Formats: sequence, structure tokens, C-alpha cells
Amino acid sequence: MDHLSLLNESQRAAVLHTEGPAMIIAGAGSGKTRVLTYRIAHLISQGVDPFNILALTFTNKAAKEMRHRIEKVIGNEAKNIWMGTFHSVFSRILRSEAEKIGYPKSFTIYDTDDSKTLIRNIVKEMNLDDKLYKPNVVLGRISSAKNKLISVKQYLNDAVIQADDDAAMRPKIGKIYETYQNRCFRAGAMDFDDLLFNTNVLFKDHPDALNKYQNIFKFVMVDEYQDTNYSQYLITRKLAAQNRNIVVVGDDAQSIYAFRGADIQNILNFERDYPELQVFKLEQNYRSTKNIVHAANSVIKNNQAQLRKDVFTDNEQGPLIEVIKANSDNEEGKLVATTIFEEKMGNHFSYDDFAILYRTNAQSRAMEEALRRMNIKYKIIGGLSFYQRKEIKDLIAYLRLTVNPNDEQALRRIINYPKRGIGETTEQKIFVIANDTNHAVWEVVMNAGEFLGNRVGTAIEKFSIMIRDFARIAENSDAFEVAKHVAKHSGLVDDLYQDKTVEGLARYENIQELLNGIKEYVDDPEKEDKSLSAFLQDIALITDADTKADDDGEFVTLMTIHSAKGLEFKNVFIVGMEENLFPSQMMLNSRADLEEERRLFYVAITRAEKRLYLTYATSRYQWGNLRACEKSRFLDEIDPKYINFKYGDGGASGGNVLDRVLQRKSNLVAPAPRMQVASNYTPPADFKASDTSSLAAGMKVEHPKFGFGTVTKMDTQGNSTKAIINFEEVGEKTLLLSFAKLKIHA
Ligand SMILES: Nc1ncnc2c1ncn2[C@@H]1O[C@H](COP(=O)(O)OP(=O)(O)OP(=O)(O)O)[C@@H](O)[C@H]1O
Ligand SMILES: [Mg+2]
Repeated sequence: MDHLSLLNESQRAAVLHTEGPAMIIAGAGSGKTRVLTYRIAHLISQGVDPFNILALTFTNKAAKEMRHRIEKVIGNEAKNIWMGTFHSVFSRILRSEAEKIGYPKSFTIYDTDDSKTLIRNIVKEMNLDDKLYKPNVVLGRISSAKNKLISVKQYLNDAVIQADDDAAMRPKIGKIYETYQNRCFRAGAMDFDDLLFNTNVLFKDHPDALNKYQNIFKFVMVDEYQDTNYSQYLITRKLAAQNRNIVVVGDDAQSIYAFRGADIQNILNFERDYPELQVFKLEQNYRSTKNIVHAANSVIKNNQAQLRKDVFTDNEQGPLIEVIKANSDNEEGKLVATTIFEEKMGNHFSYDDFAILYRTNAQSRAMEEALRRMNIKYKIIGGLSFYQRKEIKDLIAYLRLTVNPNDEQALRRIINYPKRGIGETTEQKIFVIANDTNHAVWEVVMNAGEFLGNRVGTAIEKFSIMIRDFARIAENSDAFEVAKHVAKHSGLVDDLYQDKTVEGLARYENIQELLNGIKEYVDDPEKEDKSLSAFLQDIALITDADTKADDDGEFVTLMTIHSAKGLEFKNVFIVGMEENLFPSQMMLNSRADLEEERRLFYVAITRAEKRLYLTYATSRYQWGNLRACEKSRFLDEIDPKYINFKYGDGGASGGNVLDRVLQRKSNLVAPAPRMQVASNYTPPADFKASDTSSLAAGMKVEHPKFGFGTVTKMDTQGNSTKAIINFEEVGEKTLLLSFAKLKIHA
């Protein structure tokens, strides 16, 4: 058999095991997924009907890849294998069985947004505090109940379950759960968790249906078994109960979804459920160099709760792991982008050979900016590009409206967010009135009382007053001051801050990250115009230059470590190797959490085939302030003999934060050519700015960067005064007096 020769002895033994339960718990890159793939191909080549094979993967992408590879071995028949994620396979089954459990055949699947909107409505109808019963929080509770197969009835009747769920804090969750389920049912809809929950209901209440699928799925296989939840575990156990032909593969060292209900316990349950179980050991890693494999081993050794595994490789020693220290998150991005560029050019890699992995989505900003500046195409997997995220667009919409109240798209986006009682009908009316009476939309908004009557009119006018206040502040402040003020006083930050779920926190962090970006912008000595409109223009250009996600051609892959599971890349960068970032601050409270975090690091390291880079910054903007950062404890856990240390431009010296700030400023590259000024002027060492309160047209001035010039016009609006100056070398410039350093000569 041709394809069997492409396997080592243990892999082949596992593939040839075609009857009875088997488990492969083995290290990363040892060929677990390959064994499943070849086992399926082998079964089919032995005459097994592909329709009798069920293979469950963690992502649709993984399923597609597996099918593709099987196709290469056995041809078109591969199309008939039941293969996909739990959700995709069982929603397909429910399509034909839904009527048995009271749902229409053509039931709808609610996505997360639908679910949240529904919950929001229910909370409103029940007159509950929507700050306490945030849709995210409530949905999280309902989801976790469903994944443990806790029905509404059980939830409502079981004090222990309620106590576990901290019901004292939110006593109405059970009631919301009930109404939510009733509404979904009435609407003929299932949410994501229902797909698994209802499959369990189907198999429990309808033995005939269970029996039918037990007969269809004569062979059941599960990849990434360590990350299944209870609901998924039970489905596979039931399906395999008759034939007992079930093979699961996984790696306890890569279990990283406990926070979503995944349970390593399922591995132990598996051993208990099938005493006749055959266990196969795979110890040889085929993916990575010796240095990478040894480094990964030295890290995971620090976990107490770990099955001992000896992973080795016959691959080349490979280069040492590069640890790169940067002075700031921006420099970190720059170093990563430059390294990618140089490696690609020097070693003939394609951009496809590079992946940048991070702990939290917010970290993509600095990376994205650096890659764009170097014109390197990239693609973000499983997560929106930073500027496409809803919360970022919301804040930017406020800023746009602040700068230009006629910006109708921005207005539509935020007129009722956060909620201020301006309904959709009213919003429509504003636009209709503007059209009918030939007024600017913003004029209608400002005079809404007159146009729309008192009650709703007042709400709209209040909104317009707020925006005008922002505009007034924008006249005298730099972009960061305004943005900070707007984030706070628009109610946006408050709204996000109320939401304490992981997702909610991420959104809050994203807003902070945008503010950090603006702060860096105004702190940048190269940016002469610090105003909000200048900033908005700057990022609008960045967004325009965005590389399209589904562009043809090669691109660097950016993603969180969580979404990198099972994948491999020739060159991997793990960025943000800092305390409180990775390990995450939220995971430092217990050994169990820290060990999950360490498994995540293990997953990240083991994605790399040839080269691994670990980067960290000694300072990072957080909450609008430049903070000193400490390198991650995980770096110290790697045996130093596998590491080569490298430093960013000015990093070697150490010193205090102030030193580093100064250093980092002097190291900044000129960000965009159009910001550069062709002036040969060098300011005298004793340059001292004058008091400009009496500056007037006709006066001669000196500027530390633009040199000598003559004031042609003064322009005062509110408290903000601008001077239009004709400089001898660089031409006309408009400078905000509160920022410009000018020495008056006449
Ligand atoms: N016997 C072999 N000969 C050659 N290459 C192999 C062999 N076994 C596995 N590989 C290759 O090694 C790499 C890792 O294999 P695979 O992805 O199946 O590992 P895995 O155990 O599933 O890893 P992970 O734990 O990350 O999911 C793949 O590129 C695979 O093709
Ligand atoms: Mg795998």
C-alpha cells in the first residue's frame, strides 16, 4: 500500500487499527492529524463506504484541508465522508430530524448578534436592569448551561446549579433562559449551542434516530479531542456506543479552551468508557527543528498537571530561537516587519511562510501599521482588522462627527449609540425632513424640537449640543485630549466598561488601544499638526491602503494563538512576550489558569517549522500612558541554550523609562514621506520660543523646524488661534498657536 509508506511505525500501527476504540494523545507535530487523514483513506481503500465515516475537526478549514488530502489518495469518493466541525455536521443531521423534536425542518440558526438582540429585548420586557443583565453576560451563562446539558427546567429547579452560576448576583438568569428558549422555539430558531444541545435531546428521546446514526457512522473520529466540551463528548459517546469504533486524537498539553467549557476530563472519561481501549504513542515530531522541539519541551515541563511525553525529532538542529527586545510596541512592530522583509529577500521565502501570533486581538494594531508602512500584504484570521472593529468604528464616528457635523454616515452610526431614546423611525424622519425642507441633516438635528415636537426633539437636541461641545474642545486641544474626552463623555467607554465578559473586556481594551495610538500620534515629534482632523485624515489614509483579506497572492498571516491551533508555518513570530500580556493578567490568579496559559505558549511555539522569533517591548502604551513592561516569565522557562538574544535599535542600554522614551523618540522613523519637510534650516542651540499672544500679520518669526517666515494672516475662532505663516524654505504653513514654538523677530 503506497500511502502507508509515508508513515512511521507507530503511525502506521494506528492507521491499521481499524476495529475498536483507540486513543492517540501525543505531542504537537507528531502526525496526529496525519494519522486521522491516512486512516480514513486506508479505511476507504479497504472497501469501507465513505458515507459510514464521521470525522470531526475543530475548524471548517481543518476539515477542508483533510478532505483535500484524502482526495489526493483516494479520489472523488472523499467527498462523501461526513466531515466537519461538530456544529456543521450536527446541524446537517438536525435538518432531517428536527420535526421529531418539534422544530421545523427549515429551522433558522441564530448567530451571536441575533441572540444578543433577543436577550436585550427580553431584559427590557422584564423591566430588568440592563446594566446588570448585559446581553453578553446573559448569553454566556445560557451558553455554558447548554454546554453542560443543563435544560431550562433543571436550571430553574436546581439550587446547586444556580449557586454555581452565582445566581445571587443575577437571580433572573434562569427566567431569561426560559423566555429565551421559548422565543427561539416559537421562531423556529436554534442558536449555536442549541445545535449540540438538541442533538443530545434527539438522541436521548428518540432511540430510533440514535440507532439510525449509530448504523450510519460505523467509524467515528475526533481531532483535537482535548478541546471538546461535555455536550460534544456525550454525542460521540452515544454514536459510538454500538460499534465502539471510535478513534480520538489530541494533546493534553494543547488544551486551551477551558474558558469555553472544554474539559480535559473527557480524555479520562474516554479511558473509563472503553476499557478495551488501544493507546498509541507518537513521539517523533516531523514539523519543527530540534531547537524548537527542545524549547517547547522545556516550557511545558513547568506544568504540574501534564501527562509526561517525550517528543523528539530527527529534523535538523536549525537556527537558535531569536528573542528580540524592542523599546516600544511600535518598534516591536517595526522589527517584526523588517525581519520578515529581510528574511523573505535573503532566504527566498514567500510571505505565506510567515505568521505573527499574539495573545489578544488588540495587539494587531502595531503590527498592522508596521506591515502597511513596509507595504507587506497581510491577512488577519479570525478577527476583524483593528479599524474594522465595531467599537473602533463607533468612536471614530464620534470623532468624525466632531470634526464635520455634516458627516451623515457617522451620524447614523451613533445618533442612538449608546442608547439615548432616538428610535429608528425618528432617525428616518430626520433624513426625510432634511430632504423635504431642503435643510442640512445637521440643521434638522440641531433644531429637532421645532421639527419633531418636544419629547424626542429634546433628546436629539441634547445629542447635538454634546457633539458641538466636543467640537469646541477640538478647537483648543490636541487629538488625544479630544478623543479621550469624547470616549468618556459620549458614554461609549461607560457602555463597554459595564460588560465584564472576555469579549466585552476585549472591546474596552480596543478603545484604550485606539487612544494609545492617538497618544503616540500626538507625542510623535515628526507630526507638526496634532489636531483631531489631521489625525483622522492620517488614519483614513491608512485604512484606504488596507490590503484586502481575500486578495490573491502571498500574505503574512496574523492571528491569535487560539486560532492557530493545528496549523503550521515555516517562520513564526510570537509577539508581546510580556508579563500581564502573556501570561495574561486575567490568568494569574490560580495555578490552573497559569498552566492553561503555558499550554497556550506551547501551542504557539510548536506552530513553527524552521524559525521562531519571540519579541517583547520594554514600554507599551496602555490606558493612554507609556508604561514600562517586564519581559514574560515564559521567556525564562526556555532553556537558554536554544536562544539567541537580539535587541532593537536602542534597547541594549537599559536605563530608566524616561531614557527609553527619549531614545525611542530619537529612533522613530519618519512615518510618511508627505510629513517630511525639505528644510536645510537647523535651529540655533539657544532657540527659545517667544510669548505669541501679541503675534500679528506681518511679523517675522523663526520656527525650530521650518526656519524663518512671515505671518500672513491670523485666524481666531473661539479660543483657538491659528497663524498662517509663509516660510522662506518650506512655503505656507498653518500652525495652531497653542502648540507651535515660535520665536518672534520683529
Ligand atoms: N511520517 C511522516 N513523514 C513525513 N512527514 C510527516 C510524518 N508525520 C507527520 N508529518 C508531517 O509533520 C507535520 C505535523 O503533522 P500533523 O499536523 O499531523 O501533527 P499533529 O500531531 O496533528 O500536530 P498538532 O498537535 O499541532 O495538531 C505535517 O506537516 C505532517 O505532514
Ligand atoms: Mg493536528
